[in-house]
Amino acid sequence: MLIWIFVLCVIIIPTSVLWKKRWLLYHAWKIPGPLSVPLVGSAFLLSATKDNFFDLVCGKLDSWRPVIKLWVGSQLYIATMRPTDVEKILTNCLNKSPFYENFNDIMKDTLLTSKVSIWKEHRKMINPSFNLKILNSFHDTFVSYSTEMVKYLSDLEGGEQTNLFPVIWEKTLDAALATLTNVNPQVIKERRRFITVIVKFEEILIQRFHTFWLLVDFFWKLSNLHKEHKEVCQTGHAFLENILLQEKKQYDSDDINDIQERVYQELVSVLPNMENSPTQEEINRLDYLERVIKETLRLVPTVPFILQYADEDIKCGPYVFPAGSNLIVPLVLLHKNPAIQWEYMVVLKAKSFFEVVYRNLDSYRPVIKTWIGSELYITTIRPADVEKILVNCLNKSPFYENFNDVMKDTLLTSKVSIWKDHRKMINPSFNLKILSSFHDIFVKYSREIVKYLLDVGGTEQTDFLSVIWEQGRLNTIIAEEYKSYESEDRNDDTIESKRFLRNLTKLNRTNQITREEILEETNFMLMAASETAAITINTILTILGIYSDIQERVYQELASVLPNIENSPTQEELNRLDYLERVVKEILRLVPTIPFIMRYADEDIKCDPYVFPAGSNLVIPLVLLHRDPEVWPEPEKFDPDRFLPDEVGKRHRCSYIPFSFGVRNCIGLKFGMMVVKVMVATILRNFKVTHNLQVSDGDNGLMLLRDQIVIQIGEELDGMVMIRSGDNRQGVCPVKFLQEV
Ligand code: HEM
Repeated sequence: MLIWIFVLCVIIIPTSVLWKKRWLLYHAWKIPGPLSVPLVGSAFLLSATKDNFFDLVCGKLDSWRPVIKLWVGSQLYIATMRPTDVEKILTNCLNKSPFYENFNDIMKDTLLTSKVSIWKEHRKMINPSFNLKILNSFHDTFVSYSTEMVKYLSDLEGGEQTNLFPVIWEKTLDAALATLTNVNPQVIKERRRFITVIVKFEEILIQRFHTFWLLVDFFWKLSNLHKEHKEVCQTGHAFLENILLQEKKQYDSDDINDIQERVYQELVSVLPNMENSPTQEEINRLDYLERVIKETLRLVPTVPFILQYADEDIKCGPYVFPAGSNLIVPLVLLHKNPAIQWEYMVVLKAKSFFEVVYRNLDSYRPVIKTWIGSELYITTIRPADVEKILVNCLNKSPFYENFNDVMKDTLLTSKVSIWKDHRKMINPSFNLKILSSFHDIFVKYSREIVKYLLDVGGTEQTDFLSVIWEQGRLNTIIAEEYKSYESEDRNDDTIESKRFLRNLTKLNRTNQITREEILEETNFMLMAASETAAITINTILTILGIYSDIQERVYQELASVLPNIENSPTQEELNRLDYLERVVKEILRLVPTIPFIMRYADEDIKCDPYVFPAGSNLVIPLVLLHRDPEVWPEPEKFDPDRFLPDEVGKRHRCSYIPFSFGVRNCIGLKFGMMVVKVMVATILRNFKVTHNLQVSDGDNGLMLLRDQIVIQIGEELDGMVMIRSGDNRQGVCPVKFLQEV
């Protein structure tokens, strides 16, 4: 018996595992890499302290350039630093490495972490919130937070030394909240707490990565660190819940208040002189008002039902609506989402009879039959059925005979034979020329309504509907309707409606994305938008503190493009800051804010002379890719002119990818560059940055990398910012550049 157990453990199980992995093993065999032992692979080589983990990993990968394999347990990791491989990987492998599952507790199924099927849908939904028009509208917000930053720094003059990084992060978080959501950042009291949650989350993950046994799920879940991790995630989610709540409140109140104001603004701009009567051409320019009217008619169709009669069988999908049936098209249901239906009913105080009818029809959507005595009524709200009915059944339902006493054989009620004749006779009275001639009459009666209302001002309450009815019989009234926007799906193209969170909230109302998914996406988006930008800005200021000559050139450019220090930079001025742009790019080359990207090979990827086999994790170490000596002569040298247009043209497009590459690249690329440029330009226009770090400090001056997920400049940096004001004031504000909060 014991012998069999021995055989099972030592021969059969390992052999079957090896057999399953034979494809990986076969191709991995040909790829160079360090010593690997059964069960743990090369993981023992990565055991390090918290402070040198990152250096150690980079050092290992660097020493096996350009391609290296590493077994960590049974997982195969292949890292490549060849731009052609990088292009193949980022183009063909859209799935993320299982490594990203480590983020699941705090951001499951987000753009960053999700499987390709979910990612595709979410990216399609989120992309419109990052189009150029929307991004351009963020400029002023970025400028205003940069100005706040300048004020904050100025106030430090002569005071205590303050660490700059958390302050920058707070400002980038505020900018992200103000642009990606419609929530006023000032309303969110625990913003600072969210930042500490992110930092704690990252610290815990790093601690897990370099504590070997915690990589095994079983031990991890038993550990105190896991308990702490769960608490941190809960705090993060509570913050997000609050944002979603605020966004919802804002959404609801925007719906009610803003529309009338927008109508008014349009009226004021198209009809600036209140005394003049509008011309027809002016009325035609009232696009927004036109949309409001259409939307009102969608929500409150003045005629709520159309009833036709089937003279012959009508085939509609799986059903036949038989000859002899009455076909009902309930516009009120056709136009609306079931969730808002009853809200609307309450607002319009519908008679209880109608309410019952609507409720019944609605509960059987989209098609329902009802027998009333011997009459068959079929109701449908499927647009395709509606088209068939309205095209083919021109006769009205016998129901219209109820109107015979007051309007027999009218256009509304008559049989098709009579209707055809009448319609032919009446049509000419509604041609465009005739209608145009009505304009002045409509204006006259509208003015009478205004006059009437002015006259009743301050006197008794008056029934508004009867005034309108009397003057012009225009029975579209919107007064109360917008209260029902609460759960409504508007097709609105304002910036507010396209903002990331508003857009997702709208999609949630039509069940295209769940609330949980929105929460996770928002969580990651705010993290990505604020932390990466804050780190990039802090890194730029730190590096420019080392290279004071380059900082001076940046300043000269700023002083020439933005000569008046008091003025906020316009977008056009920022676009002219070419040298600053090159400096930012060179810093993102040397210290990419995200140091690694990992993908999963769903299929074999041929990268001569190797095959990266299906099932392997493909690692792109940006920090090393960007320092490949064959592409970047003197790679550690800080030289912004590497990004002169001629130089860029000489390199492979995947030799520099701080924002990743291909369809699954960084969605916030332009947003990130904008916010970073605005903040750095505003700070450096006002201050000179200096500190105690020299190029000779640390490994290679700039290779000061700590074991953080998001790369950091190491060393505790004491420094100062010196005020550059128009009158040459030389105030000194002591700061630190420590990337800790
Ligand atoms: C400013 C510096 C920034 C840098 C250097 C940066 C870099 C990156 C990189 C390298 C990735 C790919 C990560 C991976 O595949 O593992 C990424 C993804 C992403 N970034 Fe950024 N990012 C920055 C700013 C932003 C901003 C401001 C936002 C949002 C406003 C943002 C949102 C995202 C999102 C949502 C993804 C996932 C995209 C997807 O998979 O579809 N990033 N970023």
